[in-house]
Parts: sequence; C-alpha cells; structure tokens
Amino acid sequence: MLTLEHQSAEDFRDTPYGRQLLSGFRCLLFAPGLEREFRRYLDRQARLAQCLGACLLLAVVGGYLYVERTLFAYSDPRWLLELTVLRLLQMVPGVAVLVITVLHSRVRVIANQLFPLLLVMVGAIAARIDIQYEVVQPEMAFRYGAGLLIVCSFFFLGITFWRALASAAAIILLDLIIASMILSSADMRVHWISVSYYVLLLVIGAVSRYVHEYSQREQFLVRKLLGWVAEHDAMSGLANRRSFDTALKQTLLQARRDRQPVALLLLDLDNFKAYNDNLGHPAGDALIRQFSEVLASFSRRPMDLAARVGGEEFALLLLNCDAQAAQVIAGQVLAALAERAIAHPASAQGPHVTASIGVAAWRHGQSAEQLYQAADAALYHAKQAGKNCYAAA
Ligand SMILES: Nc1nc2c(ncn2[C@@H]2O[C@H](COP(=O)(O)OP(=O)(O)OP(=O)(O)O)[C@@H](O)[C@H]2O)c(=O)[nH]1
Repeated sequence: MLTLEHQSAEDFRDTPYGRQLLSGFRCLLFAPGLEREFRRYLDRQARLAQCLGACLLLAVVGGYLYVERTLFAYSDPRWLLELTVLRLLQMVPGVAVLVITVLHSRVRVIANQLFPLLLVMVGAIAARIDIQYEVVQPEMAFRYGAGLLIVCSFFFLGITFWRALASAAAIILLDLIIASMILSSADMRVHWISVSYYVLLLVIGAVSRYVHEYSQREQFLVRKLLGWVAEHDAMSGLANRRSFDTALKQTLLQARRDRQPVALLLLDLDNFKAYNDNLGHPAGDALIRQFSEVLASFSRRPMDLAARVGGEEFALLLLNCDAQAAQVIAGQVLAALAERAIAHPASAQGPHVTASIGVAAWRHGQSAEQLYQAADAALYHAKQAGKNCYAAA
C-alpha cells in the first residue's frame, strides 16, 4: 500500500524533493545538490550541540590535565610532559570549533568537512593516552575517551552516517596501530578487550544513527516538499501568485540597492475560453502546462522568476533587464510559442495558439503594485491591438 508521502511524492515527481522521495535513499545519500542542502540543514540543527560539545571537551580535558599534573608531577615527569602535549592537542579541535562557529557561513561549510577529522584526532589521542595507562597504570585505563568519541561521532554533532562510520572506524584502526606499536604481545591480548568494546559501540552507534538519519532525511524531504507546495502552482509547476508577490517586492528592493533595472512581463493566452469550449477543460489544462514550459525556459538566471498569476495569466520577472531587452524577450516568447504550433480550432488569430504580452520596465520610486498595474495596462493594449503581440508600458 502506498503511504501518504508516496502519494504526495507521486504528485510532485517534477520537484527534486518528490523525485528523491520516490527513488528512495536507503544508502543515506541524496542527489548531489540536495545532499549539500541536507548537510547544511543538519549543520544548522547541530550548531548548538557542536558548541556545547566543544565547551564540554575543553572542560573535561582541562580537568583531566589539571588532575594528571598533580598525580604525575613527581612520579613520572617524562610521561607528564608527553601527556600535557597530548591533552593540549586534544583541546585544539574544541577551540577550533568555537572559532568556526563565529565565522562566516562560507567558512563553516568548508570547516564542516574537517569536522570528522578533528573528531578522529581527539579519539586517536584518547586511545593513545588509554594505551599508555594500560602500560604504566592499568587501574587507570578507563577506556572512556575513545569510546565516548566513537559514540559522539554518530550523535549530536551533525555528521552524516557514512562520515560518522568512517570516523569511528578510523579511531578504532588508529587505536590498533598505536597499541601494536606500544604494547607487548601479552598486553596486546588484553587490549583486544578494549577493541571489542569499541567495535560494539560502533555497531550500536551505527545502527541507531542509520535509523535516526533515515527519519531525519525523510522529514527534511517532506518539509521541503511542503514549502515547495506553498510556493508553487501545482498544475504548471511555476511559482504561484503568493510567492510571485513576495519575489516582486524583494526583487525591487534588490534593484533599488544595486541600482539595477527590472522588467515585468505579463502574459495571457489568447482566446483561451474558446479553446476550453472546443477541446474541453483537460485540454485547456494541458495547454497551460505547455505554455508554462515555454515560459520557464525564459527564466534563466537565479533571480528570474516565471509565475502563474491567474487562470491563464502568467508573469515573467527579470532582474537586471532593461526595457529594450525585455521587449526582445517578449518577442522571443511569442516566437517560441509559435514554434510549438499548438493547434487552436477556434482562434481569430490563426490556426495556432497565441498569447499577448504586456511589458513594463521598473522606474525608480515605482511600487510593486504600480509596476504590476503598468504591465497589466500594457497587456490590455496588446489585446486591443489585435492579440498575438506585445505592447510596452
Ligand atoms: N482549462 C482551464 N481553464 C481555465 C483555468 N483557469 C481559468 N480557465 C479558463 O480560462 C478562460 C479565460 O477566459 P477569458 O478571460 O475570457 O480569456 P480569453 O478567452 O483567453 O480571452 P482573451 O484573453 O481576450 O483572448 C475561462 O473560460 C476560464 O474558465 C484552468 O486552470 N484550466
């Protein structure tokens, strides 16, 4: 039986979120663009935990260092010196994470790639210290450090499953390498108990993390899909009137700040009622979808927006586009529609579907409503001028 999510995903298979929900993500990996978005989302969610984790690391390691300096000050000064260096090195990632937190988000994205490496570094040092304790003071070899970091790599810190698994496995591997270099073969046999404990923690952590991340990914996709539904017209896949109104205001703010031109094209299919009456409503819907495809192909730059603003009314918002360029684009839209040669059995303009376009270039000081009204008035003139043409405000 299909779940509700699957039915929604089926309806929205044209969106990256719907496609991903349908194709599944058992290996806990999305398509590249979506994967980057998910990692940013995970990082945002884990930011507080990362900071708290860094503070905890500094406090705990600092505490250990303080106690160890009083414990070994006279008994083993050489080991104390090495231990101090190791503890200070363990504290470096904590400081690094706190510094990264206050940095620009671009730096954070790069820094997050290094996050698992920092974790491995702290874990390997913890393993090294525990191994030394096994040699010099077996009663103090608690084996907490590396074990804790294996668990932490799977939880709280916003590291994805595969990276966490690689980090945890690297800590165990480094532990084995260091142990084989330091321990005698008799001690090594005892050390395998620590290794089996680490492996157990890895397995428990990996299984729990897999289940948790799977539902995190599902929630992420469903949430994104809901956002997409709120901003888009379900039939055409173009932006809906609500998100168009928001985008228009934002675009004008940006244009005012950067002193850039803005153009608005309002487009209306000609004789659409007659098309519906002759071929039926479903054919009318199919025409809306075909015209939307044509229009979407003219929304080429990141700030361009193609929207369905009414039944058979559309808008094309173009930032950094002046009046002249906008008229060229209006002509190209009409040509692209003519090229499709979609038969219209009841059009006074000819055998094929046509459209009319109103073009308005934004004037400084003009509000979003005034720009829209100007484009609407131009569209009215295009209709009056015999349709299948564009008119400029
Ligand atoms: N199939 C379909 N028809 C729609 C939809 N939304 C609006 N319409 C129809 O679009 C038609 C618009 O008719 P009019 O406003 O008279 O426009 P027109 O026939 O294109 O006339 P001109 O614009 O002057 O060329 C109406 O018959 C609406 O029922 C829709 O989502 N699907």
